[in-house]
Amino acid sequence: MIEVERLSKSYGAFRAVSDVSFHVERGEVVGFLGPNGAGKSTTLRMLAGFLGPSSGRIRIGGHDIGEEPLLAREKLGYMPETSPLYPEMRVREYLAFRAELKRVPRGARARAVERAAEEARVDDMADVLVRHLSKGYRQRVGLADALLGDPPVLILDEPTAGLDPNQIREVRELVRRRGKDHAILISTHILSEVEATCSRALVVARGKLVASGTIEELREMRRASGLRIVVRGEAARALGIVRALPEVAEATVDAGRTQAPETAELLVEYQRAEGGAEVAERVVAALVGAGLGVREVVPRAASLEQVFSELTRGDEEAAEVQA
Ligand SMILES: Nc1ncnc2c1ncn2[C@@H]1O[C@H](COP(=O)(O)OP(=O)(O)OP(=O)(O)O)[C@@H](O)[C@H]1O
Repeated sequence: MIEVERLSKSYGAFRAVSDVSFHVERGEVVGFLGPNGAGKSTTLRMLAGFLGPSSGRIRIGGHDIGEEPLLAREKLGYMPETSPLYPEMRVREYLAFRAELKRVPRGARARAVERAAEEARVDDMADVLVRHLSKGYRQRVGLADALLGDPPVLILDEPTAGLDPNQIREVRELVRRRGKDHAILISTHILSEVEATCSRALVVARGKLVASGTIEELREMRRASGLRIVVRGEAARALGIVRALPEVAEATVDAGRTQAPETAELLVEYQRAEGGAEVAERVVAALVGAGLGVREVVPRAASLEQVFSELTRGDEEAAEVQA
């Protein structure tokens, strides 16, 4: 339902999102997880059609957001980090206005508003002016807005930020319920948020997708380590030599990177996280021993480790807030 291919966005010379690709299918709740400034909001705004990509493709429910923006946007409900609400409108009025903008048929509008307000638990405030709402209620009016007309794709930017523990629980329940027959992408910088609602996560850091998988897979990945190595010589031969080492679990060629002619970049994963430095030495020795040149050797797990330590800090903050 959500298809993203090689998506990039630059603000001037700064690359906020770099070559990001992923899919989200119906029946999945996927966490878009990364520390502050990783490029999450920028990506979600592009998915929602509010920001043009510098390059890459986005399809929502089969429609390209650049070529068929109306059809694509009809398929999705988007909750931005801060919803642009009209302070002088009552909640019901505001949602009815939004339903009209979203082309929910006139006859179905009142029912759609009622349903979304109930699901987002703002129905008890339906006749209150938006400017009188607490932060948590405003946040959930934004959520009700995203649910209007029951689009099959939901894109939610930090949907539980600013909510109290009860509200967080309710929103998580809603996401789990809707996730059964919708495609949902949720951005968050808190690991426990993903654990609570998501079937898998995409981990972003400094604009790049650095890992993806279930939480268990990501934890496993964090423990494993490896290296990135630039080799001068035939890639297939280098791969064969590296894969033959018993300490190596997997080796692949990173074709996405442009290298000087006759060189290849290999991504090597170790069997075990311990003793990484010794394994690196053995990898280099095996390649050099076979007459291949080694241009560059960089340990790999560090970046994911760093991302997780930042995400775990987010967990501690959340625990403090909820305590
Ligand atoms: N309009 C803009 N002009 C220039 N730089 C921007 C703009 N919007 C965002 N950025 C930069 O792009 C990077 C990614 O920002 P983004 O808001 O997408 O991150 P994020 O992962 O959503 O972070 P947060 O969790 O803090 O919202 C940041 O370094 C930010 O400063």
